This record gives sequence, structure tokens and C-alpha cells, in this order.
Amino acid sequence: MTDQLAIAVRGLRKSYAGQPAVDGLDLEVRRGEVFALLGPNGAGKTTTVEILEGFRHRDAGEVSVLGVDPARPDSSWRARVGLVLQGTGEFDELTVREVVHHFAAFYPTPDDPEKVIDRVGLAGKADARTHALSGGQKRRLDVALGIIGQPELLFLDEPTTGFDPEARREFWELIRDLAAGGTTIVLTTHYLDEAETLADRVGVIAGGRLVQVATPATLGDRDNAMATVSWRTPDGTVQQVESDTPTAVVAELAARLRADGGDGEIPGLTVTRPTLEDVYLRMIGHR
Ligand SMILES: Nc1ncnc2c1ncn2[C@@H]1O[C@H](COP(=O)(O)OP(=O)(O)OP(=O)(O)O)[C@@H](O)[C@H]1O
Repeated sequence: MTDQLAIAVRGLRKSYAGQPAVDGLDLEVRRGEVFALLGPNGAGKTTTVEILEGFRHRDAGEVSVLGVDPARPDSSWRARVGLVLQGTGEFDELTVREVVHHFAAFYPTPDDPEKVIDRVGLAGKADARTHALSGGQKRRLDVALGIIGQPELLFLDEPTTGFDPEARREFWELIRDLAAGGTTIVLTTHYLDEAETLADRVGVIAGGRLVQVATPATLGDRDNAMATVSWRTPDGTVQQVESDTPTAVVAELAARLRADGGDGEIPGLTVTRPTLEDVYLRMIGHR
């Protein structure tokens, strides 16, 4: 397990009451990358991530996170790993500012709490009591608490659930910023656009195993997939052909229309390749 890896997992297994939830999983996450874990409900993502975070015991396998076995963490390791879980909890009467300052005191080299509040877009709510925050604002506070210790590795569990579209875009910017600063990020998400826009690589977990790891552009051989060219014929019906040379198909169609006296414009022309969602759904057996 080299220094280039933030996470190295071999043969990870975990069963609940004899039922395997993680069933011989291998995983490598490089330092500095954004890695998205995808998979259907019950695939074993949370179990895997909680083992990596040191919150769950494993039955078997080797696990190294920042060079440490999370089953035997020390306090310096804890401070190097940031967590954004699904709902950190309630802080009742405390304000956003108080909570972030309070958490900063747990870490040896915390970031500036005011800067972090601003970074997650809560500057206007710094003096609001946390119970009065909206769902999306609470999630932003969760993110602030995950990054206040300036972690080397940040786990984000479905981070943008409940965010409005603008908040998602702002959050994505924040993640890109953290990644540009060298933070390794492991994110679980059910939003394929989120994985596509943020991740250097995605790993698909199904049935407790990692079934594929690839860049979003190449998952499921997507970049080599046939393109579908579709257009409208003069009688209004839609025609479609699949081709691995769609440009040639379009050129031929345009030439044919020009030969028929047209201006070469192809009505209703679209050229599409499978989306990340298409290949993902095929991979997990839904198409
Ligand atoms: N504490 C537990 N006790 C018993 N079974 C559990 C426990 N936690 C998870 N499981 C089971 O293990 C399997 C994997 O669950 P896990 O939560 O890891 O999946 P997931 O991929 O995170 O799913 P989701 O996308 O729904 O969050 C499921 O069948 C689940 O019912």
C-alpha cells in the first residue's frame, strides 16, 4: 500500500446476521482525487464508508486510510479525516457561529471559523440558532463542521440531498475548491450529474462488491458506445440510426437533402451517446 493512496482496501467483508453486506470489496483511492461511490440502495456503500471512517467493525479484509487501520485509530488520525454524515445532529439553542467555533476547538490546526462559515454560504445566518435553519442550511452547517479541521481526506455522504439547484452549484464549487487545495474527497451520491461533474473517478458498488471503477466519461465503455442519430423526415416521422461514425451519417444525410433541392439543413437533428445514468442503470441491471 503506497503513499500515493489515501485509501487501500483488499477483500473487505462485513455480514449482518449471516447476510453479507460487503462481500470481498477491493478499492483504491488516490491522494488528491475526488472519488464518487455509486450504487443502488442496500449495495453496501454506507457499510463500506463507515468501516473506512472507523465507525464499523469489519469481519475480514485489509483496510488502510491515510496509512492507518481505521479499526485502530489514534486521535491524530481522527483529526486528519473529515466527515459529513447524513445529519450531524441538532445544536438547539446554539448559533451557527457558536457551533463552528466550538468544533474548531477540537482540532489541532483548525481553519478560521468565520472563513468556513462564509465558504459554505452561511455568513448571513452566522447568528441564527441552528434549529431555525432550513434543511439545506443545516446541510451547509454539516459541511462546515466536516471541513473546519482542514482534513486531508473528506467523506461526504449524500451531501446535496435537500439542496436547491443554486445551493448544489455553490456546493460543487466548494468541493472543487477543496480538491484544488489537495483534499482527497470520497463522496457517496445518488445524483449521477453530481458524480459526473465532481468526480475524477467513480466506483460502482453492487451486491457488496466494487463492480467497476472508471472516469465518468469512460464508465461502462461509454466513450466507445454507439451514437444515436435521429432526425425528422419530410412526412414528419422520426428516423433513428445507431452508428460509431455519427459525423459521417450526418454528412451523408445533409448531402442527400441538398441533392433533393434542400439547403442541407436536417430537421430535428440530434446526436446522442449514452448518459452516465444510462450506463449506470445498465450496469446494475435495470436496462
Ligand atoms: N446495522 C445494520 N444491521 C443489519 N443490517 C444492516 C445494517 N446496516 C446495513 N445493513 C444491511 O446491509 C446491506 C447494505 O446496507 P448499506 O447501508 O451499506 O447500503 P447502501 O449502499 O449504503 O444503501 P443506501 O443507498 O440505501 O444508503 C443492506 O441489505 C442493509 O439492509
